[in-house]
Amino acid sequence: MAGPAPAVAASAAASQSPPMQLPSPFAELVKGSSGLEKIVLRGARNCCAEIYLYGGQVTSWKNDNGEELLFLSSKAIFKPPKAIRGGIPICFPQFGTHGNLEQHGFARNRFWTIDNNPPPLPVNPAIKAYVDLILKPSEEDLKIWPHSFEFRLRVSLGPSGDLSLTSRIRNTNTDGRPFSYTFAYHTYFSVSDISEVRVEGLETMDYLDNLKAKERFTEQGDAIVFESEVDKVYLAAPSKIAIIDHEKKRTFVVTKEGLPDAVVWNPWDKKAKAMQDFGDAEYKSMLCVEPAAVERPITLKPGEEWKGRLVLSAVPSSYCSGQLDPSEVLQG
Ligand SMILES: O=P(O)(O)OC[C@H]1O[C@@H](O)[C@H](O)[C@@H](O)[C@@H]1O
Repeated sequence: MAGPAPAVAASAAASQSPPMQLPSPFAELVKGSSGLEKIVLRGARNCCAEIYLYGGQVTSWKNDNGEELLFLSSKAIFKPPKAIRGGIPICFPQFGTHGNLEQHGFARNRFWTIDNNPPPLPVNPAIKAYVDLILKPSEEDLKIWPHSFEFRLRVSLGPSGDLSLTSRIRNTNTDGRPFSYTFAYHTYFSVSDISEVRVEGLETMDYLDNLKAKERFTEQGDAIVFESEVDKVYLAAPSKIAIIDHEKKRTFVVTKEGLPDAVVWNPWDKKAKAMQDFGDAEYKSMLCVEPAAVERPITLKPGEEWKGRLVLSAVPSSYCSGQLDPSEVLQG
């Protein structure tokens, strides 16, 4: 385990606002790209993760060997109001174009703050590196989405390097009104070569195809492979999904709770070229698999709280075609 980092970061102390305390000695607040503040979590061995206060967005997750496991575009723009291209943007209170708000909602381009006194969460005592963030709507936000909420996000690194994100969203409306939202952890995985990647766990699932006016289809055949642009919302997807990177001999296991759906997205070459903050060839080295609640919005009455959790682990896979036992990866 890395040595304790200072609880109060110099960058915060230097500013006019009160210094932000970090309760975990394995978390440190530092300046990141374009001077935006980020929290660095240091786990066992060389595992670490980085989270920007801008967007409450994880932008890096590294394993024991210091290898980056998430994709972050070399052209990512760290300048509000642009959302950071890569890592794990949080889509709230709207996923995609499923509503009248801007694409993927506004949580990904707001400044979150450190939450020093979150309501208790059942915790694994072995988890030492974590941070709690909070987002509340500003006056401006209330004009575009007239609901009062508290969105608490805990990001933690487990003893074996697993990355977990727990979101708690509470309706704090005082006028008695419920609200509804859609949500996604828009997770960008780093892969060696998209044409060598398979996704297991989504076979035979129904999906909405964003490339075909959100029409509903049923996935056929074997594991999912990639040969062209993909933008699908798998409905009622299983709680574990495996992303098998043949070339890297690495399998990501995505575990989700409270999030029925899973979006799979790769822009492929034409869309890649059209995105200002994405390299032309970067579609080859990324894949988004996004635990989500899209088809059925979540509704909260005042005082009610929803919880949605994502746990990512990266395990070595000695995969070669046909020899992987999906039950081992998905249930193990
Ligand atoms: O460019 P953005 O707003 O970050 O969105 C990227 C993609 O995000 C995916 O989740 C959507 O399904 C796609 O339709 C969208 O293109």
